[in-house]
Amino acid sequence: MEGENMVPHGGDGEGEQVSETEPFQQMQKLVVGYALTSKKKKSFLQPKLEVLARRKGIYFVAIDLNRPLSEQGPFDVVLHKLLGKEWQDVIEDYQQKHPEVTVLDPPGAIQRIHNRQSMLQGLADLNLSDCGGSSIFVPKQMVVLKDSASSADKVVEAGLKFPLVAKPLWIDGTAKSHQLFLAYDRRSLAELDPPLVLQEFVNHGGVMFKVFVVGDTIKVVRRFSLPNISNCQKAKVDGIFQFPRVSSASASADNADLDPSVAELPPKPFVEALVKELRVLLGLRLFNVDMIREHGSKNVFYVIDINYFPGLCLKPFVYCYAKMPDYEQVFVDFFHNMAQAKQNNRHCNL
Ligand SMILES: O=P(O)(O)O[C@@H]1[C@@H](OP(=O)(O)O)[C@H](OP(=O)(O)O)[C@H](O)[C@H](OP(=O)(O)O)[C@H]1OP(=O)(O)O
Ligand SMILES: Nc1ncnc2c1ncn2[C@@H]1O[C@H](COP(=O)(O)OP(=O)(O)O)[C@@H](O)[C@H]1O
Ligand SMILES: [Mg+2]
Ligand SMILES: [Mg+2]
Repeated sequence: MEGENMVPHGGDGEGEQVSETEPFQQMQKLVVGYALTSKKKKSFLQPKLEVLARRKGIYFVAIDLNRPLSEQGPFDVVLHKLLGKEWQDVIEDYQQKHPEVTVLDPPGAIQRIHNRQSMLQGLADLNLSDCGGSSIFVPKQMVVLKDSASSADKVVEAGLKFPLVAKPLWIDGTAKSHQLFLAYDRRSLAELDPPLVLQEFVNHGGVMFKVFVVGDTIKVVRRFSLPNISNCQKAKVDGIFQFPRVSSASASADNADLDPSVAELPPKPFVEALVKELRVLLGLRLFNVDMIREHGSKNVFYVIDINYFPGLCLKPFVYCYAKMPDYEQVFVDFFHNMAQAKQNNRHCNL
């Protein structure tokens, strides 16, 4: 019977080798309906993930967007990353009618981080007092809704210091919503295209940290980022400059030879305390946080970005370079724990 599919029900067994000795008892079935863009499906639903999942009785089933959601399934979990009000309404309505299904994550919570202003609200007030002296901030920022020319006065009034990072206010999955600019002076603000957020640039030694969160699991990786801007540059340079995507995944700085004071990861207890608070504040289970350490300090950190269900794998099909190390196993454990919790609940309710 070697190599035969031992999964009790569902699944086509394609390409998998499930051990004969794997106990049936472990095979509590969990059906994960997914609604993802084709890009996201390719990068997330890697063969390795599906095989590992099936061994634990976890099945991924595509949601048909042309059919009513309630007529599909039944699902234990709905995993989604799609944009637009229409989908938000569908999933909200579904969650109301099917409170027994775990929706990853609630659309209202996702919506909050699609706006770069509400994304960072409440972070500065988090209770992180017992974290060995590390503290968390968000860069000073303001929103510009229209006419960036008149916004120059407001920038001065708000006490924001140049250079400023200009970020599109709304994140809508397009490349444009990730197109950032650096504005060195008041005059250059008129060239920007609102709505946007203007945020103080924080020198951080050219290295940033991506904190990945999947349920209870946290993984932190380093990436290259923008270099420091010297006082001399601040005084001499003017105009606006388009940001290169220096911190994209191909810029992993995990194996680079870096100044240890810049490269040192944020302390583990601090990251754990931060994430614990963020899970509650954001109401999300799948997210990542972009964090930088203020240059010259040991323990002053800034959160600059939060992403819902971020990219986990680079260049699918060519090879999967995991942005979040071992994400396949992390997700399988996450879903497996969910399946067990559901089973325990059922037993308790008998
Ligand atoms: O497309 P990828 O793999 O580069 O992942 C994007 C992430 O890029 P990164 O991991 O930094 O290289 C990207 O992260 P950043 O915003 O660049 O920090 C987002 O998570 C993006 O999702 P969205 O457009 O904000 O909804 C992510 O897009 P999706 O994969 O979710 O479509
Ligand atoms: N306030 C800031 N100070 C210094 N660098 C920043 C700041 N904001 C963003 N960056 C740099 O720009 C990159 C992209 O900005 P981010 O806010 O993460 O937008 P995106 O959602 O497009 O990733 C960051 O990874 C970091 O390298
Ligand atoms: Mg980012
Ligand atoms: Mg982002």
